[in-house]
Amino acid sequence: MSAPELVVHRDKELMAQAAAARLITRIVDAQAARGTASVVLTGGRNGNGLLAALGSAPARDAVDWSRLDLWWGDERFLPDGDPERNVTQAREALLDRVPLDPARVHAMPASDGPQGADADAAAAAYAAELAAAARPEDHGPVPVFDVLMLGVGPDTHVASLFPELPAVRETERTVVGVHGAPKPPPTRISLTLPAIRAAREVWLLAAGEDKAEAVQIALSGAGEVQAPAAGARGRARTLWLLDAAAASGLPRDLLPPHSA
Ligand SMILES: O=C1O[C@H](COP(=O)(O)O)[C@@H](O)[C@H](O)[C@H]1O
Repeated sequence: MSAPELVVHRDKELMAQAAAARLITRIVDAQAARGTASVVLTGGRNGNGLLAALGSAPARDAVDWSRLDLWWGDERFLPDGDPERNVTQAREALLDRVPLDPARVHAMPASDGPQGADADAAAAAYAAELAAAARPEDHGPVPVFDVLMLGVGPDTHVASLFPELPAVRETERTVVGVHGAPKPPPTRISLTLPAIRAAREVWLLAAGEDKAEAVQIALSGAGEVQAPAAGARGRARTLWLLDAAAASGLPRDLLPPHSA
């Protein structure tokens, strides 16, 4: 697993634009090398800000949208089309405006989907979908995602892995139902840390002063059960993309040498 690297931008708008440009490059490179690219999306303010910035980026036309697989790191377990669902917000921010192949858009199940209101069954169905997409060369139950993005909550949660809840301790399953989440809605579906760590690159996005403490805790040696963001690592790269406010609690020795 890779050690965290940090990039600090002036403000959240610039962070979203720079991350969008970075994502375009990764997708284009993966498509050139392997024909397709796979990206795991995150919900939340920073994830949606990045998607909106991607939609306005002139280079977005460099992406072959029809050869892009989209997955989600977590979902709020609500009915299809609910405005609080991460997929609904991602569609609004970008996905409805680009020519994706619908068969490659792997939304997590909704609470009125085939598994009904059973979040554990819905999580198992998503795990099966991931397993079916994994190729022999992935050597595991999920594809080696090119980029997996995660928002970081003020309590250090990533995806729907909240501090001390059972989901963050999961070591076998790749997707779990989450019950009693402290942030609404209480029922969610989430990739687990082992699934997250299958990604080639993991990007953690945090902007704003309300994230400063979480960033500081996660990067200062906390355990992953107490600070789930600390356990999110990519095989080749773990990149923290921050704005100055979110980085403001970090000690100087953790900051990149040339940051303000
Ligand atoms: O509920 C969620 O929150 C986190 C963080 O969101 P933010 O708005 O504080 O950035 C998000 O990453 C996750 O996908 C989402 O379900």
